Amino acid sequence: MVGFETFLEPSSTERKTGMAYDLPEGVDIRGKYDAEFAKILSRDALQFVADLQREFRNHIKYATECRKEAKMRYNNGSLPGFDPATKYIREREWVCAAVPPAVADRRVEITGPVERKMIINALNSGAKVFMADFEDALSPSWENLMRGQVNLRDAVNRTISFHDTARNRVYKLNDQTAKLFVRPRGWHLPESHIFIDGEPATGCLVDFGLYFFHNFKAFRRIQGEGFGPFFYLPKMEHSREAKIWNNVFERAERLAGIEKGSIRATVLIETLPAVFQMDEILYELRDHSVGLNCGRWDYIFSYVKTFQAHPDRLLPDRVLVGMTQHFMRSYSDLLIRTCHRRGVHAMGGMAAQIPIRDDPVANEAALELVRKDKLREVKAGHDGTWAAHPGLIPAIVEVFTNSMGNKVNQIHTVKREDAANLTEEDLLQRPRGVRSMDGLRLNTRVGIQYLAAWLTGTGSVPLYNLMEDAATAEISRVQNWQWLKYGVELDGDGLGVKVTRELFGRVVDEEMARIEKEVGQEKLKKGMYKEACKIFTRQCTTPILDDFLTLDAYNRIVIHHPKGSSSRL
Ligand SMILES: CC(=O)SCCNC(=O)CCNC(=O)[C@H](O)C(C)(C)COP(=O)(O)OP(=O)(O)OC[C@H]1O[C@@H](n2cnc3c(N)ncnc32)[C@H](O)[C@@H]1OP(=O)(O)O
Ligand SMILES: O=CC(=O)O
Ligand SMILES: [Mg+2]
Repeated sequence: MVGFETFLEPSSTERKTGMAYDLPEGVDIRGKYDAEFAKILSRDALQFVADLQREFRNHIKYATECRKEAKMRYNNGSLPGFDPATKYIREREWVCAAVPPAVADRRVEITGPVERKMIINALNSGAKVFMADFEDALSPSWENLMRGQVNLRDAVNRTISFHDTARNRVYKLNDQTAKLFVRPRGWHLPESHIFIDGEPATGCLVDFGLYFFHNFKAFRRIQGEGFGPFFYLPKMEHSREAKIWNNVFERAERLAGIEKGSIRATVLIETLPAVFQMDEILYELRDHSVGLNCGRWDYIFSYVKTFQAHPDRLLPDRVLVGMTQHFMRSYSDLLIRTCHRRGVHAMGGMAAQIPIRDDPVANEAALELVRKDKLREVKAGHDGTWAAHPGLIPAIVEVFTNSMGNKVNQIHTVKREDAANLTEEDLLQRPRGVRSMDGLRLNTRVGIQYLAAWLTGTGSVPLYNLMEDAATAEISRVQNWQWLKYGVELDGDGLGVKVTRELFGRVVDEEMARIEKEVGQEKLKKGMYKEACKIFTRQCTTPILDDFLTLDAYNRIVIHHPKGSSSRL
């Protein structure tokens, strides 16, 4: 077990040890050796991660089993809903710990992968917060994850810089920078380059553990005004998962010798079951919470996944499932009411539009859509929101500032008591709209191109002037699967065509031809488009829906280092 002293003093075992990682008992690293990575993967840091893994692995396994049981219930016809057993938590009056001053104002948060140049750009962007992402926006290759940890360490210490040799441009931090939040992976993803007691480590414990171990001290001094580090927690389905995170935080705080409640986290409500657990999630994390966020894209994906055996709840075209659909508006309203009642931030989500550089008219139209989305959020009572791109920040700041005036948030001024009347039916209402051949084609084209990028190390990409990441690609995948499974009629084109395997096969061929035309033969050949097409097609046509697109695809990016060269010294 690591103790407080090992956090403060670099131990003798952290010295450079040649071409192999210095491993504690029971830990094996199968990822490539790199001298920079070795500073992150120090013996004491790995011991800290291994201790977390050993303490929490059974809790994680149990939570995973519970997810499977819930899935079975939904597949047998049940609907998700509020849990009568925890009614007392929803009804009683209680509040979370007070918001740390460093993050009272979160009106605009930029997000992006933990890539070196983007981290600097995001921290300098003028946003109040930067959420550095090991999740939806990152392809979790060994290289990306470990470089990401190196980059974050340098960002927290303010030594980060980047030289773009092609443009001869040097990137450095401004004096004023955004506050850093880090989003580890979801509970479902293993880290198959690190084995602990013969099993792959849990991805999020690796992300959290390494980042916390190396940065908690500098972060609290430089960024957090005595608090921190700060986190975003993704893809939870139940408060028992939030309880595990709370216990992880308490353990980390104890070992670091910092006060309980130092670490703070915002939970993304981005699965359908979790919308019925918002009070319970906040309650479990009440000493460590800084609110909830509407992770709208994964939420839509989760709607399809939860209702995979409910043909009466099929989705219309992906582009029609926006925040103004009744079930999405109800979710955002209830999230605001819940957060403000418990004294924490209610964060909005991500508009998918990004700046369109070469077309001013289209650019203005995209910006206007973003402004409209943000105006709806701030008027509804959200305290802040996400921006996908630095170019959107001035417009978003303006919308929030015009509406909030000189308040830093709306926690105590917009209570949304009206949302207390929202029912399970409101939260589950099927989205309205048509289904079209264009929708099927776009899902296919986007899904394949996204996956091709992901397989080659890029987790967020611009496609057809929109931001695409793992969450948006999931919608494309499961929507195709759902339409195929139930042989839906495409009623949006007036053609009345049914979606069959034959039709889908033709669509895949034609969309691959279109992709080739758009990206060029050379790029298609060099890239992973064919592999992506194979994976995507299999996942759309499989009789039993895969839980996550990235679980299957992950196996293709795991590269084990030749045996012996990174083993124990
Ligand atoms: C569903 C969810 O989970 S949402 C959260 C997860 N998703 C994300 O975080 C997506 C974040 N956004 C992005 O990754 C990018 O904006 C993309 C991929 C959508 C578009 O990227 P690009 O096409 O490279 O954008 P573009 O070429 O316009 O970039 C212009 C500049 O802005 C920078 N930039 C763009 N987006 C970001 C960002 N999110 N953070 C920091 N810098 C950024 C680029 O690095 C580039 O910098 P440079 O001029 O110094 O070279
Ligand atoms: O993580 C955010 C989402 O929308 O999904
Ligand atoms: Mg998400």
